[in-house]
Amino acid sequence: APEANEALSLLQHRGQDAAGIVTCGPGGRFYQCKANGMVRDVFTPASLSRLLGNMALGHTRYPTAGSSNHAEAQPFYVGSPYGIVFAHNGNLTNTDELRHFLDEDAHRHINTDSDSEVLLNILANNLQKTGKFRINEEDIFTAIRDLMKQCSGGYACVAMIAGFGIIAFRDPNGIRPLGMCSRKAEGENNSARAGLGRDYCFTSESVVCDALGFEDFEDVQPGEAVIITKTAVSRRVLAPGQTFAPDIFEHIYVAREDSVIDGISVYQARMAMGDKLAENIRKVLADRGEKVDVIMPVPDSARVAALQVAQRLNLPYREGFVKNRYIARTFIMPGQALRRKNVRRKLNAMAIEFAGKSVMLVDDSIVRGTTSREIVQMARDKGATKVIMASCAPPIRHPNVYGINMPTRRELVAHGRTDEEIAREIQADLVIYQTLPDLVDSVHSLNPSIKQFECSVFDGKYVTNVTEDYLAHLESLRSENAKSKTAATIVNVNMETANDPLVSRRPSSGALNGGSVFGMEAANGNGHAHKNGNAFEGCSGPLNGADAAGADGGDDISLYNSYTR
Ligand SMILES: O=P(O)(O)OC[C@H]1O[C@H](OP(=O)(O)OP(=O)(O)O)[C@H](O)[C@@H]1O
Ligand SMILES: NC(=O)CC[C@H](N)C(=O)O
Ligand SMILES: [Mg+2]
Repeated sequence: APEANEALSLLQHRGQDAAGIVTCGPGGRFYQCKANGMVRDVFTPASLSRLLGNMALGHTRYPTAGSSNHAEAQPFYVGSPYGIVFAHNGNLTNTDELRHFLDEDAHRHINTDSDSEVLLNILANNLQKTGKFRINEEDIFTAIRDLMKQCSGGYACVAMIAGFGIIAFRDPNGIRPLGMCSRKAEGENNSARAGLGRDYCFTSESVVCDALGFEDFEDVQPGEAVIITKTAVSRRVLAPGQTFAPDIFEHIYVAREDSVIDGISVYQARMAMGDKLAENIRKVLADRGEKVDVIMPVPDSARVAALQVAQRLNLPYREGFVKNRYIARTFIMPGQALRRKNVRRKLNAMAIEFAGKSVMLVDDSIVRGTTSREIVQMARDKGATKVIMASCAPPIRHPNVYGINMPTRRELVAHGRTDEEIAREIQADLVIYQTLPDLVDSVHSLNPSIKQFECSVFDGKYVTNVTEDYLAHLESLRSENAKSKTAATIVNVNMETANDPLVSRRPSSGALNGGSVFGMEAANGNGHAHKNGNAFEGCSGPLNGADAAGADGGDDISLYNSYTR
């Protein structure tokens, strides 16, 4: 659990709304701690000491379906069959259909609006169909192969089966990232054990591998499932021949720049985006006879590219906005009012860098325009004579349906607007965008074996079958969700009063939303000592029903899994 906690803190940027860890301890029993809030708020030394066992799963959530309700915090758990814990990064596009199937045919109760709970129940139902007292790897591969036929959308998932092991799989198009790594196990008398002698970790981003002393990082392939038990690592591509189309937005904004995703360094991708954008800026400025005095990044995510723009254009690079290091990402915060307020709390402009200057602000992307609108105004307030906005991403005109919360078209500042209209909307003198071919080239050139990227937010071409009807339905659902948030909170309070053992009782710390990491380590000695103490608010004890068939009492597999964006 302490390492899972550390891994989640490294993936905090992928989800700020809720965090959770479930461990698997002696007797195949699960221990859970999950709640709304940042990783540092949800877990304490006391709560971590109650999470027993050498196998763990973790998640940081940024909601893309349902609401910020704490009942939707991950990982999720089902008692039957075998006891399964599950975490998911991504978003399904046929949730309604699956929900009906689970209700009418599989007779499974889904208790939240989360698509991840639906996905877990599809997996559980497929495993149930084996009818076996004990399952094996073949059964799991069959269940996941079926799941890949049933489920559409983006999903990178990790699951833990009580007493059995850890499973990881990635959707057939590999839309969301997922990698695995391992290290030599350090457990006592390790060589005498029948285990693998290595610890295993699955994670959304390679930064976890680096920071936690793992090695041999490799991506889980699109449509591939990996199963790790005490004695074996089994891998199989279950949905071959589909288009591999990783989401390009990981490289633009979501991932940390020190991560490598699908063989592409996010840092290098952002540098390449800066180089390409600089060339476009040069042309536009020359055509218009405009002059810029200084290039400024919009912290944090645009820094790498902005520095490159400045170097290419031979212009001074200045950090005119100082970022409050205690305020996290604003884009993934829930609610427009909170996002707007936090841009001002997060970024402060220094007059010395703005007064009397024609300033070019470089951001990685302009989505709702919340950030741009505020900072353009801040720059003007500090005396800038001209404010030009440049974006490393092209105009975002279509919703993201695979796990990034770019919801309804009308919320997107570029939807239905020309560049001139966008500039007017954010009150900039001019907006200069990266072109889509340049963006794709920046990333593609770093791994030419990837022939396609998921770019639907720019061109409206979805790699899975997404219909206009679905998008319209999504928009109505998302606006209904926004309206019903207050009601959901009331339901929540009642659930807490009812003392539901599966739902954390810690009140929301009132902030942000989601992402994920997962991992596992094998055969590395004993679990952490169980410290007695007072019940910890926000962490439920052992989950009910964990001693199901399939649990063999083994405790020498340890896995942690944290998740994000
Ligand atoms: O147009 P908008 O809707 O404002 O969204 C785009 C902005 O949001 C993100 O920043 P964020 O503050 O989330 O994170 P960062 O500190 O990593 O840049 C992104 O980097 C842009 O600055
Ligand atoms: N950020 C994510 O990966 C979200 C996972 C899932 N769709 C949820 O809303 O909880
Ligand atoms: Mg930003």
